[in-house]
Amino acid sequence: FSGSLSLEEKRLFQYIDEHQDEFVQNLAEWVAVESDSIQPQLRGEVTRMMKIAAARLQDLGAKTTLVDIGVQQLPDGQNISLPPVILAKLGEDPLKPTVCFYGHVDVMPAKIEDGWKTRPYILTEIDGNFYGRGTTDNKGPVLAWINALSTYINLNIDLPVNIKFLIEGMEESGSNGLEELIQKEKDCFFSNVDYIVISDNLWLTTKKPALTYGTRGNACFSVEVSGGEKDLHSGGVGGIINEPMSDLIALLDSLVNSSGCILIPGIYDDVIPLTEEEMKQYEQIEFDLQEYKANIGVKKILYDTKEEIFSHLWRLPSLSIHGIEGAFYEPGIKTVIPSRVTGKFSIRQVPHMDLSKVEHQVKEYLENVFSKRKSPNKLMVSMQMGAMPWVANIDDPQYEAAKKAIKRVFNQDPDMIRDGSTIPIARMFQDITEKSVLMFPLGAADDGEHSQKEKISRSNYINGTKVFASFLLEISKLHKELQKASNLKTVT
Ligand SMILES: Cn1cncc1C[C@H](NC(=O)CCN)C(=O)O
Ligand SMILES: [Zn+2]
Ligand SMILES: [Zn+2]
Repeated sequence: FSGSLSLEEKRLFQYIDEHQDEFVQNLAEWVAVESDSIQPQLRGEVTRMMKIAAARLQDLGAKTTLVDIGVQQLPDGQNISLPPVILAKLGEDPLKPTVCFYGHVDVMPAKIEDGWKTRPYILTEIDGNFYGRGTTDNKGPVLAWINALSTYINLNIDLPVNIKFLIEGMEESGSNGLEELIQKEKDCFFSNVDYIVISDNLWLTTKKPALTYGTRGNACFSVEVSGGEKDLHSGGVGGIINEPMSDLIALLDSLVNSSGCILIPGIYDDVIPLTEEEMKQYEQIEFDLQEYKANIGVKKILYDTKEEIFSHLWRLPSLSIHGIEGAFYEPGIKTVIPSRVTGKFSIRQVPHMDLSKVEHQVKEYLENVFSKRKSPNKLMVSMQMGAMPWVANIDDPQYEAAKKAIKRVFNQDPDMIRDGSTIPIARMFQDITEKSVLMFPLGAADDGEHSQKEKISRSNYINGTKVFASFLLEISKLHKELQKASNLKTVT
């Protein structure tokens, strides 16, 4: 499709093809850092990752600062430092639009015994896929953006826009401290930003590019049941007491039924109905149910039509149970009655659910279910984290620019999709900075973010670098047209 490529684009794309192994090497270096923000003992590695990313931006000539955002109090009361947030800028030409790219370089935990086929922190190429924790979520896309910039710089092609970066190290832990930073920087770092781009989700298929115009939020809960002050012998005492684990299992089982319907009274009250235009969006999306099931590795999906599937993935709440702390989970049987167990679950949020209302509904319901058991054990329900959903205006001009860039590289139009996962900062950006936010996924549906087989394909990583390079040209052209139009308006 090189017919319509400009000379600049041809040079950019050729450079990217020729230097792809350098870009792969960059990814391998970043994946090798175990920047897991969930486990406190690895916090030093996350901070080290921030410094590596900052150094890479400095090499590009960006003015980079590592902003200290304070400490995080852990559930056990201990305080550990939060990894600093990178604010960087490259170019301050008032005649150019300013694009701010957001990404995160922290990752979810990964242990070889979770069932990884390759070492999670050693980038391994198999059949055109790069396996490793963080390859697609979110180190690959962050590097694709940086590599696209380094291509302009190494080719001495003038950057068509001013660039800013906000890169954090706590996205997988709920973006602690980020909202305050954005509030603080609203009228300085963000004041001249025209567009915000986030690339932290996936396509809906493995072949067709997509642009994302919505994400769900998430409300994370812990439900603790505690009995006496010590674990008990299940032979010596079993049979005559209310066991905390039995109480907890009953509580967790009361949350959602086998059809995925959430049983908490009132939880669906504020969900807005499917609109005509939303339904039209869904109809335009190519969707192969068999392929989708294979991509996510499941045999059965609760719904048959794409409208129902998209609705339940994107614009309806879902409740997932994640784990139980305090219960013996190693292999083998430990015949003990755990004295304190904590269940963890989360409820994805959609417009117009209200987080404090959901928190109240959950607490009231679980206390009600628990009281029916007449158990002397102690119940404690708490919401650990709450993030809001985000929905963009798909007529926003930067979606047009992104569609053009995708057309140049992939020779096809993207699917316009929403995402069921949460990017806490998207809604924060929208509410606090009131700038337009574009979600520009690079990874394919089978990339397995958070799973034991996380990967990004070579083609998605390299084509992603090209599409970002092309996007900078497109957004610059579009911005000029918009300015001309608005000048015309003010003149006439
Ligand atoms: C930390 N956290 C708790 N609830 C939600 C999150 C964020 C996490 N976000 C991503 O993975 C974005 C990548 N698509 C998620 O959606 O689980
Ligand atoms: Zn993630
Ligand atoms: Zn992510």
